[in-house]
Amino acid sequence: MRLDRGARTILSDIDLVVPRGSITAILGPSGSGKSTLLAALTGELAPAAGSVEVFGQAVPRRHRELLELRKGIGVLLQGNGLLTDLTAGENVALPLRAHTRLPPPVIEQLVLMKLHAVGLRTAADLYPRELSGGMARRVALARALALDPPLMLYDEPLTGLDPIASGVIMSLIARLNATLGLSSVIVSHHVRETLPIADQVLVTANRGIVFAGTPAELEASDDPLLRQFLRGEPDGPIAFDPASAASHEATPASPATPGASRPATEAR
Ligand SMILES: Nc1ncnc2c1ncn2[C@@H]1O[C@H](COP(=O)(O)OP(=O)(O)OP(=O)(O)O)[C@@H](O)[C@H]1O
Repeated sequence: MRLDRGARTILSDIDLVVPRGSITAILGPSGSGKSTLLAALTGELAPAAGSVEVFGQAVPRRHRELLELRKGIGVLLQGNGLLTDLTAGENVALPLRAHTRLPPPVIEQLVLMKLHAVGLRTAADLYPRELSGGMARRVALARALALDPPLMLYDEPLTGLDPIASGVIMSLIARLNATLGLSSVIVSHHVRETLPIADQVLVTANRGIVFAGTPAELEASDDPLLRQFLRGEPDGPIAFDPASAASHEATPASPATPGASRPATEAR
């Protein structure tokens, strides 16, 4: 699969599978195309070549079908995207009000259940300004879970959080994945926090997927590019300015190892 933004190729020759029930971490330096890859999974960006399948079905191009597919995908974006003039509970209720015809008392119960799932049952009546950064992220997570999506996409879920709040979010992501039987994709440059909960890791750099494997395989790799990334060193095979990487040849992707027969998503 190839993903372009305008005339620029962001990722080429990529081939990946997200096994059902697993947590896939997409790591890589800034500007290497991690968010672009997520945009391909939600159908926001059509591949310039190749195809993307979600739940075994090609991502549709028609607006109505795309909206239907997206109900099955929970997305936690970089910003929390909470509406500031609504309470936490009202924010979580938004997708339920927009996409279901459930009666208000049922919606109220569901909202409390979702807030309970992220450990914030008592915060329903608080406004976003009354929440800490970590709490606000958990409310956004509860909202992303509102429609019980089988696939969760997290774009930089730790941005702006302190180490304790980061630990809470990461263990919550892992726990929700296991208890609700979800498949999760986490885009992050927080390597140390993300690796412990990931089943599979993909590393994007130099316009391609330069690693696909388990966290242990990544840690054990002696590839200079991966070592540079893991240690956060400025000099090495990863171009500091991603724009200058455009002149480099893309590194061929290694295929991901599918851990389950029915993948949640596939991009070829
Ligand atoms: N909507 C867009 N239109 C044009 N170019 C874009 C768009 N979104 C991203 N890009 C470009 O695509 C490249 C990859 O960006 P992307 O956001 O996917 O990287 P990333 O790995 O997620 O980076 P970061 O970690 O900084 O979020 C960047 O050079 C960016 O400028």
